[in-house]
Amino acid sequence: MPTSESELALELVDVTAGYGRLRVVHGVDLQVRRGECVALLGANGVGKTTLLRAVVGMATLSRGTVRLFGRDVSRWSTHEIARAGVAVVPEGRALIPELSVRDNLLLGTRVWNKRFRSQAVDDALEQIYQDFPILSERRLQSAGQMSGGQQQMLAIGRALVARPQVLILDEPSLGLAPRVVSEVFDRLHAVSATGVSVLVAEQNARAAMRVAGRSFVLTGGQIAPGPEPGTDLSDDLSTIYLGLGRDRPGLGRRESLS
Ligand SMILES: Nc1ncnc2c1ncn2[C@@H]1O[C@H](COP(=O)(O)OP(=O)(O)OP(=O)(O)O)[C@@H](O)[C@H]1O
Repeated sequence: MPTSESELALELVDVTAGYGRLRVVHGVDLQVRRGECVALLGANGVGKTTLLRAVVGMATLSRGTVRLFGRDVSRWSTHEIARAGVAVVPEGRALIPELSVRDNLLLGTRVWNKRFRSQAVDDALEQIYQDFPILSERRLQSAGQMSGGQQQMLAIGRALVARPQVLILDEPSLGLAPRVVSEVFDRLHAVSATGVSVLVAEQNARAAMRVAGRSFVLTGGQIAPGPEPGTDLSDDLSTIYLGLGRDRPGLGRRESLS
């Protein structure tokens, strides 16, 4: 059934994007509905990050349109897009390790107008502490002292504190043990259940497809519909095509969030 415009949170139409004259992704069509979790799959270096950057005005958009709730935001600045309700959890998290958990969370509130500060900020922080008990427990601890999984939760919390309508994440599983990856994706599932639209770029297709309602695959800079939820991703073709076959536990295989 065709999706009506009012159901779409984010829509990319024929997007070609890259850096200066370099075009990395070509003619991409992609939609994320309200409250939907969509996975953007693809192997290392195919352009997932570039496509996400194009959405938030951080890559050169040489053709096509990006719409947010029906509005054309293709020429908007990154700051304007953030103010319009899009939050990003970048690859590598971009936390400030010397700052406390609370101060890292406060950075997420900076998209708000000054007049919304104080009480609204306190309420938003309280909400994050309720949703992420580990951040509440460690609110005064410096971010750099936490495990990788806890840091990923902090990066997600910092994005959510601004109460976005669209949450974009780049490789949230990177460097995490499989059990911690599951906890991170369970959290994303809970976020989308509150009505936030989630677009998550992942090489770990198996983890992403556990919670995504729909997926797209980038190969050679072009996009195609990804596997249906529930698809068996264990065969050789999907292993090669989606960059599977590596759980990439990276640092701290035994780490946990608590
Ligand atoms: N700032 C940049 N300037 C020029 N080229 C870039 C820049 N960032 C990335 N690229 C190039 O764009 C291509 C796609 O990179 P991109 O980071 O978007 O891929 P990816 O799918 O996100 O991969 P990864 O999973 O490794 O992050 C690569 O060839 C990369 O070298």
